[in-house]
Amino acid sequence: MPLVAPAQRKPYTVEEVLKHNTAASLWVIMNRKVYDVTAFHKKHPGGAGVLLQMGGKDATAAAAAAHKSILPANLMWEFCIGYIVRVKPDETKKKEEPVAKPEKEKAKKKKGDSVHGHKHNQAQRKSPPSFIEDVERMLSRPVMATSKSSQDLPSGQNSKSSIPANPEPAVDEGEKTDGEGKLERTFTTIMEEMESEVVPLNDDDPYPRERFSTPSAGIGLLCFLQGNVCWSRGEESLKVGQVVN
Ligand code: HEM
Repeated sequence: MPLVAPAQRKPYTVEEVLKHNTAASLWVIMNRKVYDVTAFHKKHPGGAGVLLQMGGKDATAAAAAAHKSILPANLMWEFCIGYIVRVKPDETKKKEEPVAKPEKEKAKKKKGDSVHGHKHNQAQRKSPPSFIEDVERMLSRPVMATSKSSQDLPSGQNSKSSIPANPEPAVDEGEKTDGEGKLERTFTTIMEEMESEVVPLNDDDPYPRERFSTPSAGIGLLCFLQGNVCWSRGEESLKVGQVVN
């Protein structure tokens, strides 16, 4: 059983996490998610010490370098209690976003306001797959109604050009659906949307934005590999930067 159900995961700032750096309350950050390893650290196969050492800090690179099997990654979600935000959304913002805007768009659609005259399937909007909700929480903005994905573009066209730097919860331009009427959203399309969201955790973030700049390689996965930041696409892995301390 997970300690905290995905829907109950909370936003934390780096400063808040930093306070949990003892055996009595031990949290670590990995890939912008917050893990409570208080109960686990004494049972950690890699030793309690490594987790205590990383207490309250970003252990993304250390964990990626240490873990050679997929077992840790499969266990980690059990300890995930939240995700990193730079600034905690205040109460007013919480009420208005991210629900308010898409609701307005939905209302428009009901009146037949769609830009391309596509009829939108309301049922899809009401029950997005839970992993999309996870991504939305992580990004603190809706991703359900962003601009077209590369799958909608003619081949050869760079998908990045269709993604604004700070995409607004946009007017839906008629997503593709599969035969069963479900949204065709794949890991790839979500990675595309997240690509523009790779930002430093805070002002003295050790991994400045330019080090993450995506080569024209297109879709891939940003990962840490032996001290290097790599842009991985299937078999290929391109070094795009270095982890600095
Ligand atoms: C919730 C967080 C974590 C979980 C669930 C976890 C889980 C595990 C597991 C299951 C192993 C055994 C791996 C295997 O048998 O293949 C392991 C090994 C290890 N872990 Fe973690 N780990 C976590 C966080 C970390 C972090 C943050 C670090 C680094 C600071 C770390 C460093 C290590 C090391 C050094 C080993 C030993 C690797 C070896 O002997 O080859 N772990 N961890």
